[in-house]
Amino acid sequence: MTHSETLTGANLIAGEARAGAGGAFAAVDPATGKALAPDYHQATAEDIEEACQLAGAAAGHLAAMAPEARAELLEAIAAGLEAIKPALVERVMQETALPQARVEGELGRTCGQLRLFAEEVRAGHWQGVRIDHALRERQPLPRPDLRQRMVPLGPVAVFGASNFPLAFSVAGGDTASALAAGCPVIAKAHPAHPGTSELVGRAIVRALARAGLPHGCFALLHTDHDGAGALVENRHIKAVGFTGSRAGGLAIAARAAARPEPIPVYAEMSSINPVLLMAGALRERGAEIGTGLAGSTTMGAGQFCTNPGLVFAFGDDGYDAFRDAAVRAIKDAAPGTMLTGGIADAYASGIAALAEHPGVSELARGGMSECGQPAALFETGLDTFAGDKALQAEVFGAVSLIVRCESIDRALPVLAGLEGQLTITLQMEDSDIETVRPLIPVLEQKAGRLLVNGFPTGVEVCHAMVHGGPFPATSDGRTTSVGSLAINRFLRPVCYQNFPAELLPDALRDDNPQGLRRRVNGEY
Ligand SMILES: NC(=O)C1=CN([C@@H]2O[C@H](COP(=O)(O)OP(=O)(O)OC[C@H]3O[C@@H](n4cnc5c(N)ncnc54)[C@H](O)[C@@H]3O)[C@@H](O)[C@H]2O)C=CC1
Ligand SMILES: O=C(O)CCC(=O)C(=O)O
Repeated sequence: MTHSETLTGANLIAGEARAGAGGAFAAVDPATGKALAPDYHQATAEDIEEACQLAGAAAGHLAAMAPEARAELLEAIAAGLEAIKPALVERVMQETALPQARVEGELGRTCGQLRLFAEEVRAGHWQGVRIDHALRERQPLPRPDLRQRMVPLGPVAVFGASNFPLAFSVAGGDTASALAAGCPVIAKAHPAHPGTSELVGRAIVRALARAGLPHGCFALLHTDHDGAGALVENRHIKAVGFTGSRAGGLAIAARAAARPEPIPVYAEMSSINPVLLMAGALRERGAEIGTGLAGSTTMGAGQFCTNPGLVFAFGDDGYDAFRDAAVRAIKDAAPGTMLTGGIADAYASGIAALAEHPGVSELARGGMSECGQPAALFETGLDTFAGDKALQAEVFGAVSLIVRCESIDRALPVLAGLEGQLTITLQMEDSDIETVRPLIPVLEQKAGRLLVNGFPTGVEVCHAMVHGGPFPATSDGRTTSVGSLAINRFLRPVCYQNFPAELLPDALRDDNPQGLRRRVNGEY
C-alpha cells in the first residue's frame, strides 16, 4: 500500500480520522484465519452523537445543492475509488477471500452505480414534479395553485453488507442513492471488512472536502450492536438502509419502529429465490438446466442473496438428465472460502440440518478443505416441503433443495404459501406458456423480480431493476435497493400551495429552468 492508503483503524467523523475509544477488534483473513492489522476501535456514544449532529446540521446544505453539483460529487467519489484501485482491491481480497476478478468487477459496478445516480440527479425525474394551476373561477369553490416535488428525508444510516464489500457497503447502492437524494450518510462499517470500509470512507471524505461540502455529509463508524442501535435511534437519523441477516434486519427495524419518532428501514434480508422447472424445459434442456443451476448455486461460494436455494421440478421427462448434470457439477465444485467464520458455521449447520432431515435426500456434496465449505444439493417431495416451514429458511451458501412436484395444481397452494422473495425464476419453453400463465399473478405477489430462462444471480444496475420483494426478502417490498428507483426510498413529497413565484423552488417555477418533464394539470 502507498503511504496515503495506510490504514489508521479510525472512525471518520467531522472529515477526520478519530481513533475511537471503544472496544478494539481486527479484521480476519478468512483464507488463513489470521488477524489483519491494524486494530479498529469502536466509536463511543459521544462519537455517534457527534456524527449524527453534524449530519443533521449538513442536511440542509446537501438538500439545497444544485443537482449538477450533487452529480459531480457522486462522480468524484467514483473517480476517487478508481484512483485507489490497487490498494482497495488488495485489502478487499484479504478481508473477504473473494477472488481478484470478482473484486475488480464489483469495484466497476460500484463506480458505475455512483455514475448512474449522478445521471439520475441531472435528469431530475426523481423530483416528481406535479403542478395543478389555480382555478380561481371554479364553483362552488376556487382551486388554489398547488405544486409538488420530492425533497430529501435527512440523514441516512447505511449498514454495509458482508457479501458485497463494495457494491452494497460504504459507497454502495444505499449510499449512492441517499447522497443522490440529497441525504447525508452515516455508514456503519461491516466488522468483517473494516479496512475496506476505511479506504472507501476516506475516498468519500476527500471528494466532499474538494467540493467544499460540510464534513457532516458523511461519517464512517465502527460499532458493536449497541452502537449500531444507538445510531438507528439517534434523533437526527431519518432512514436506514441495511443488507444482511433476517435477525439483524429485524432487530434494527424494531429499534427504528420503537423510536419516539419512528423512521423507515429499508432492510434487505433473506431470500431463497425459487426456480421453477416447467415440464417442457426439463424435457428439452434438462441437462443444460442442471449445469446452469449448479453454476448459479456455487458462484461466489453461494454468498449472494439471489442464490437459487430452492427448485420446483415439474415433470419426469428430462428430470434425470437435469439431476445428473446438477449432481456432477456440484460434486466437481471446489470448496468455497466463506466471508467470515460465522457465515461458514451457519452454512455448515444449515446443510447438516438438511442432511439429517428424515424427508430430505442428499444428492451431492462438493469438495471440502480446511477453510472451504462444500457445495451441496438436496432433494425432497412436495408434501415434505409443504409440511415443514424450516425448509424455507435461507441457508446462506452454495446449496439448493429440489422439490419434486407431480402437478401444478398440487404445487400451486405451496407456491402461494411461500415467503416473500427477491426473485422467482421460470425455466420454460413455448409449450409451457399456458401452464405458466395462471401462475404469474401468484408469483407477482411473492417476488420483486420474475425471470424467464436465466438464473437469479447477477443483478443488472439500471433503471428497470427491482432488487427487493415482500417480507422477509426485504422489510419494505414497495421499493428496490438496486437501480435508479432506489433514490425514492430517501425522498418524500412536499406540496407548495399558493406560493409566490419568488419563493418557489427552481423545479416548480413556471419557466422550468431545469427543463424537467413535469405533470401540469394532469398532463405530461
Ligand atoms: N440475504 C442476504 O443478502 C445476506 C444474508 N446474510 C445472512 O446473515 C448472516 C450473517 O452475516 P452478516 O453479514 O454478518 O449479517 P448480520 O445481519 O449479522 O450483520 C449485518 C450488519 O448488521 C449489524 N447487526 C447485526 N445484528 C444487529 C443487531 N441486533 N443490532 C444492531 N446491529 C446489528 C452487524 O454488526 C453488521 O454491521 C449470514 O450467515 C447469512 O445468513 C448475510 C449477508 C447477506
Ligand atoms: O447483485 C447481486 O448479484 C446479488 C445481490 C446480493 O447478493 C445482495 O444483495 O446481497
